[in-house]
Amino acid sequence: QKLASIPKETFLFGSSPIQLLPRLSEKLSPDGKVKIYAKREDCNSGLAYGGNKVRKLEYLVADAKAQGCDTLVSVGGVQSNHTRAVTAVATASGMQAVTIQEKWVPIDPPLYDKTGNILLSRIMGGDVRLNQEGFDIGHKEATNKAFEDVKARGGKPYYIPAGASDHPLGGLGFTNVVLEIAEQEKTLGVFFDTLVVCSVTGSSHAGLIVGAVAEGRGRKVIGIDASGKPEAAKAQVARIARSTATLLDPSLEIPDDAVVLDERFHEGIYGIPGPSTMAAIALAAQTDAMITDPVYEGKSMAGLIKLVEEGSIKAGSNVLYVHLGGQPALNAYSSYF
Ligand SMILES: Cc1ncc(COP(=O)(O)O)c(CNC2(C(=O)O)CC2)c1O
Repeated sequence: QKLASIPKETFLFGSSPIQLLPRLSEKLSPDGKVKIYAKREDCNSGLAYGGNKVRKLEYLVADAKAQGCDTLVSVGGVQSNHTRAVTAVATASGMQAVTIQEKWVPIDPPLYDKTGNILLSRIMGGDVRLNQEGFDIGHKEATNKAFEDVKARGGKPYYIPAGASDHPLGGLGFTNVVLEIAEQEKTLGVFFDTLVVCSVTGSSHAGLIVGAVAEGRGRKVIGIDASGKPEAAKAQVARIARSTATLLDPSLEIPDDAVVLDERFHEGIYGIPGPSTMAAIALAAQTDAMITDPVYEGKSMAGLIKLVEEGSIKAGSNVLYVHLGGQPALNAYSSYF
């Protein structure tokens, strides 16, 4: 189908693993009525700890190469996984990377701008530029100057928005993930009726929605907001889902009720963990040794836990927790533990 015809790079090991989480399942559903599995996008690539952005960037780097670009320009917070992934895929592709790292999180824990993701970008030789601009999931000004700088030095820049989300190709990676899950289900002999995923700039969530609607098997996708700005995030998810659907199949309609964003777990602000996030990180780590982070996956894990405990995810469900990565930032948040 159309998706297979769109050029993409190969940055992944292959399909990312799906694993049962037996001890977390036991803890949350002692009667065994709900089975919890994880789709390990955090283990999807050898490029600098992989993650959801590497999955998306397979399409954007192919586009950059097709345009003859030699430098990827993007933006994120100081501990952005996205800018680390942009630096990784650029480096692995023999390209340059310029990343704008902004003050998206109003905190200054010890070594916050020296460890974790930003350290990895520096080790890979990225051109890392810090500024004091605040958080927003939209397009940011400072990338324009970086773009012009690259041109001034004779480079050919390719602009990638925050999270590689608000971009024509941003939703393709996670649309493809649903096809990959469907293949893996055949081997596993299970159907995941519910996918739970963290949502911030929205194209991971949006791609899963497009894949689920297109396959028409009633698979439910629940986004857990970690942006702290759920209204803007939900609108961006819907917009990306609809533009991705149109790109793949103009007749594919994304109904409003396919865009589900649970706003209860962002703990009031992007990038700062609260009690439910810290408890969720501990539970996943102390059951199946699955490590989640305080900015993203800790919040979607808190969502998964609550949805099962309150019965929103019903008995008989096979739930797939889509783990998008994020662990490198843990070292910048060590003071929270
Ligand atoms: C580990 C991890 N998990 C979930 C998400 C949310 O994904 P979306 O941006 O596609 O909604 C990110 C994003 N991170 C951003 C970043 O700059 O790292 C784009 C915000 C993530 O890194």
